[in-house]
Amino acid sequence: MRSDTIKKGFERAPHRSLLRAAGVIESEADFDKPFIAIANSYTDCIPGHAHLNEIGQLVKRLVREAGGVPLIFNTIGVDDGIAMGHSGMNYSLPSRELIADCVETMLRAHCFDGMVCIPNCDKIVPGMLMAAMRVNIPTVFVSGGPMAAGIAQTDPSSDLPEHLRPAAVKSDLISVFKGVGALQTGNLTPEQLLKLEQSACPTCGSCSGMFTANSMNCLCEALGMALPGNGTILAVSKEREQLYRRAAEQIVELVKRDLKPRDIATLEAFDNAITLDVAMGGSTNTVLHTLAVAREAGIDYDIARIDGISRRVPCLCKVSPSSDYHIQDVHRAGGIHTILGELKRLGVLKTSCVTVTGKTLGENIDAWDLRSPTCTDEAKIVRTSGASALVLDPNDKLGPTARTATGNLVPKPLLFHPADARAIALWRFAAGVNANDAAACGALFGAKGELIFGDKAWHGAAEIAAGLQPKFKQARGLVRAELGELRGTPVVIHWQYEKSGSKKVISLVRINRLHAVGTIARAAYETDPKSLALVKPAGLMPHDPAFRFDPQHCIRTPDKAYTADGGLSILYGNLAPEGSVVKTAGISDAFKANCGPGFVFEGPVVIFESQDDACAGILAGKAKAGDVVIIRNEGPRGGPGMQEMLSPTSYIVGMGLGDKVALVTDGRFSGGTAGACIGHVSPEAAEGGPIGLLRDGDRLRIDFPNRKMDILVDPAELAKRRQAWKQTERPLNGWLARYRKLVNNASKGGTLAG
Ligand SMILES: CC(C)(O)[C@@H](O)C(=O)O
Ligand SMILES: [Mg+2]
Repeated sequence: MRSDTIKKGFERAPHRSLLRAAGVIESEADFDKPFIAIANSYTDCIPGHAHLNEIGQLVKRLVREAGGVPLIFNTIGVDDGIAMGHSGMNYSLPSRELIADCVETMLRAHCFDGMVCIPNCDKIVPGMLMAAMRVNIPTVFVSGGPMAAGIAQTDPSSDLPEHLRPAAVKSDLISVFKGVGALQTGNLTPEQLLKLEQSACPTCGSCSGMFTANSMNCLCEALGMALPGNGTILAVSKEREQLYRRAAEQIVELVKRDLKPRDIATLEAFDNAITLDVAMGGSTNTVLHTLAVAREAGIDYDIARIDGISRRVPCLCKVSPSSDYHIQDVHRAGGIHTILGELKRLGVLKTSCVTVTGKTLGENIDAWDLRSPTCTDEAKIVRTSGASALVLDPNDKLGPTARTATGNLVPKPLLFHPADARAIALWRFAAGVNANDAAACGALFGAKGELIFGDKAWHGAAEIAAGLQPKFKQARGLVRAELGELRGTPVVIHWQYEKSGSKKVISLVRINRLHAVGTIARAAYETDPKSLALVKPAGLMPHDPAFRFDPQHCIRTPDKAYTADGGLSILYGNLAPEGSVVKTAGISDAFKANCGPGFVFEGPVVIFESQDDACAGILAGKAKAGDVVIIRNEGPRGGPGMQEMLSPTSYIVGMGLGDKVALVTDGRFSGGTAGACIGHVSPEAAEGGPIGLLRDGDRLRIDFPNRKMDILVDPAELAKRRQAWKQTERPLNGWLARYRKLVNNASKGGTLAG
């Protein structure tokens, strides 16, 4: 064992002495067990990470139960949303390198046998992946999970009280960024913006669209470094506990088998990750991060390879900001392994790649693809909860572990009976009740389970669903289910609401026996007033999947694909000889119509020398319909740190120019940016790239179908300008000054040389 270096032999007595003092050794037998690092990224600064302290402790307990000795350490994490629009964003991409280096440091200094990584947001996932590839000890990724979408408006046609009404319009972080632009143009009042601010990010977790964090966590499934469900099971959903348990069990297993990240993340596995990425219209940042992770895995993954994949793989799924779907909808439609299932049937995946399940990607897909005849019961029931809207009960008097002071939800279900298999099954049952989905409730019982309801006993999924159906109909949305406790045992509590808002407990459900896969063997409804009086609510209900949607519309079959090619493209041409990236999935039909049938945009450039310059200029009306907005000196070296440009892209949308201008930069974008925004132009201005030679009024031609971007200026004129070109210097000190000296351009993943 690698850890024997620090724990075996008489000369390691001092080391053992310190380990005992650290409190991580429970018995002498621990010195024979694998030492498992839990690389956590808990911080209060990011909603995606705020709950990770509890998660880290849970995983620690589960690793111990699985036979390992767990030791936690933490990394830093930058919240891109909070760092957005000011100089803090310069630190975002560089933080990825710090994370990779600090994880490497901890692993090598303490000779761990294996690692569980608990990242969540944008750079923390690739930072940890880079370290895992570099140090190459068995590793499983299990992130903190996505945030639920916010409710922007409830359904006005519903006759239920406001707090029980289904949601009609969703919102997310990007709605708030857009709201800022809309306020400036008078399309939103300050009161409306405040309401949006308060409701768009309702829970902990990584922001609810296919932004960078979720894109990266989904990619981990296709790469084989995370278990099925990692990218889409909501942070506040009880389903995530099962994922943490399985991650803990798997890491001990992988250590036994010595199955290491570089055995998993092969060239073919990176192809699979990119194939998924272009099929689901992931964030443009995934290109940067995947290139960087591959380099650490010792694979020379060329950006041209991404181009090749994106030319032959269709776009099957679009999520916010490219559509109104959110990650929770992808989950309910079957999750990442259902998208992968479609890609497998299309023959574009390398299914023999081995993964952290110990099985191949193809085998994982067979078990977890909801559309496969071999899909397991477990996979089917995991889809039950993790839905869309939250139950907003004005009478809730939840404790501080359930809600933040401003009302947002923290993962109380994870703290209530943590990792208890019965509690998880009951949570799913409650989710089915709140969704009025009798079939989902029935499915939890499999073919043979029994549900006792008064003097009746229903047997098997179909009979149980048929029995519950009329009860749900009768309840008309006024009965809601919540996880609770009766004498230390998990139960489901059914609340009867009145239209006035008052509520009372009418029944509870208790599980008597559970099958190993998580299906219920025997459960019973109880109405005994003595039990009902004693029951203690957990303080949080599963999400109410009030948004009805067609799973086949959310995750499409190839014959109904959004586009025949992928949702991300690499553009070359004389402006970007080493490539640039655009999320074609996020380009609106109106922009395409403005381009004409050839989907070619040609216009004069309006140059901004920095992001700040661009923000001021766009708001001052310097960009007009038909223009190409250029923002330069914002590359990895020039920025330095390659800022995300969410403010200028949101202002363009907010000012009504979203369908009429293109934006080109050597910087990068938020995963929340949609529109004709082309980033990562390489080489960047700071290394003498052609983007630095442009002058106001030059014409630029962007040919999307042929993936080319050309400056329409005489080459002799460009050569003359090159002679006169001078580097723009930004005064710097500290970490960023060191970073600038070492960083490579975006086509090489913005990694550090050396
Ligand atoms: C803040 C965001 C939306 O998470 C952004 O950082 C991204 O890259 O997607
Ligand atoms: Mg980001």
